[in-house]
Amino acid sequence: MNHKKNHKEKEEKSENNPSVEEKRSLKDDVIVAIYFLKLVFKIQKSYIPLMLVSAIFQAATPFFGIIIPKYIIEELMEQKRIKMLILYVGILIIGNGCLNLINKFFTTKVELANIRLINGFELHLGKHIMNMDLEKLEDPKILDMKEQAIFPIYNQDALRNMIESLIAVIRISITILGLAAIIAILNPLIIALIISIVLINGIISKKAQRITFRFFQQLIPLNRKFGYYASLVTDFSMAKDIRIYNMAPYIGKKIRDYTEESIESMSKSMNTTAKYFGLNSVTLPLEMLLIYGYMVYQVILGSISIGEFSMYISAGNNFTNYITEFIQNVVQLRQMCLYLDIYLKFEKIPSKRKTGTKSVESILNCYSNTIEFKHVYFKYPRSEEYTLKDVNITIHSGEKLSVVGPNGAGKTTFIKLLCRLYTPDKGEILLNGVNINEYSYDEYMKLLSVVFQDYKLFSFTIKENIVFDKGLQVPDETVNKALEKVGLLEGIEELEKGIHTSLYKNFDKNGIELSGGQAQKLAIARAVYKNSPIVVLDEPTAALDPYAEYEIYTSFNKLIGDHTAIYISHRLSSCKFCNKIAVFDDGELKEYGTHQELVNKNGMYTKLWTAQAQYYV
Ligand SMILES: Nc1ncnc2c1ncn2[C@@H]1O[C@H](COP(=O)(O)OP(=O)(O)OP(=O)(O)O)[C@@H](O)[C@H]1O
Repeated sequence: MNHKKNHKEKEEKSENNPSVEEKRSLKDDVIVAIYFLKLVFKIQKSYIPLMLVSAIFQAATPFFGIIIPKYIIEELMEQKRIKMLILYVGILIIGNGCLNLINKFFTTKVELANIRLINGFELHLGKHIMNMDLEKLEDPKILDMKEQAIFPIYNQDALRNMIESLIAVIRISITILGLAAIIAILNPLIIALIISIVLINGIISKKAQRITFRFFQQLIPLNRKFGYYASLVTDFSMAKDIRIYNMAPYIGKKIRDYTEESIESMSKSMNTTAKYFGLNSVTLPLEMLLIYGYMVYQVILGSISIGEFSMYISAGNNFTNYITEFIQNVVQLRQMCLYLDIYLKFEKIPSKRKTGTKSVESILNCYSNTIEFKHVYFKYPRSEEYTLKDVNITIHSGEKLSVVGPNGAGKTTFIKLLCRLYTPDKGEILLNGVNINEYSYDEYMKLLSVVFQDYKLFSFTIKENIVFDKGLQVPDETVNKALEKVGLLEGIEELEKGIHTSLYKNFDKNGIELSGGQAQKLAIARAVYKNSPIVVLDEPTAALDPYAEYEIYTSFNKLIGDHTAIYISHRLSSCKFCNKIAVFDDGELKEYGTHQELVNKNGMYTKLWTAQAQYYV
């Protein structure tokens, strides 16, 4: 029991503050690296092989500049054979030129593959976010975690840097082994000297990087707020409110304040890391002094020739640089694994939405379905109170149900649960006697056509807004029929490109803006086209004029025929078109029956009905 509690606390702690785990074992990093290597391979198969081939050529490059000059100098100092000199110089120039060309070729290929990788990753991330529980996307902690997870990927190129540094570690190891073999001929102690100086530098760099990491983590919530205010400035949908309420100075001030705050903490972090980098600049000259001193001494003693002096000096310098690069890459690799681990934790957030496996095929075809809410309780995450309390209702096949009640009564929440956007805390929702979570999620969605209050239209063409990806296979005629049913065809037919006209002007200067009512009709046409056995319209007529409202209600029942329909509306006139009415108040189903039954009851429905009749007269 206690163990369970501790485990839960630990889980909560790591979910709430994923960045704290800085003490990581090599095994943690190996797990992360393997996961992302597999992911990269899945997204862009050619990326890793390209990087590897490129690394092999890069590993070979330095040896030309180290070994060939030795022969040139020796030829110059001793035998002075012109033919051999030309040969060595030729090998040096042509060899270097060829390697440079090959390296350029692979760098370009890797760049292109990287663009594909990043775009592919964006899609991978998008799919993950689209499949996350809605409640998680409303949780500020998860939103911060998402930001922490994706910030290094886009801003610090973490995915590419991880692979690059991993491959660099392999490439540099090969070069280092070759250089060490050359230097060891002279004196293996030189290798020990270089490695110790570089290790000291590595430790200093690691400290500086830890500080930078902590700093970026602290900056994330600030960046998210800054991003929100900055996006408001360019968000067209906010333009009206910003102008009417003269919000520009307020937003401008917020942006300036957040910028100041970021700059202040950035300069603090930079001052601290500068001290560490200052230390690094002392150790390297000291190493140079010792190596040069030793080599010059060997030349004076006559132990090595000038050609060998040049080769050893060059090998020593390269060895220092490559060992430094090796350590930097190991530090960077582990740093990237740390960043990517946060992404991995974000990706591994468990989903409450059960995917289910049961097929809905039989229901889809025969349109026979009974929905039953059994003692359903639900509270939004981080809410104290239940939004729905002990809701019991059965909606029979083909029934037209009107859901009414005051603002905040829980009507939309009732629909959200039916749509599996949230899961009940207690009780269950059954479809033909089976818990809806047991049905395959994608198939279950085929059963529902829903128009929410805050439905969204996209910057696609009108046709694409109705049929989405099936655009090419669907004849225009079918789309026209759906538009005709909601009374929108006439206006659209007059447009030059008809249903192929773009909505909004984001990508098309000839795109159109729809009025509130037209937009709502288009959203309803989408539901009509989907032709699902269960249709839900949440406040479908709020933006419609009374004539259009009448049209929709009288024609909609005809339109959907024997499909089940649930209408949420504040205009109780809609109830007349329904055979059942559910009255919600304060999260409870207060009354249920036909219009006449509820009027006779003289309860809440009667109050709402008479209140509205009074204002309409
Ligand atoms: N995502 C959410 N997180 C937390 N609370 C929410 C969320 N959505 C709605 N609520 C709360 O749940 C309650 C019921 O909201 P709901 O939208 O279901 O009411 P409604 O009956 O559809 O209202 P209206 O008639 O105004 O559309 C309200 O108190 C609302 O503030």
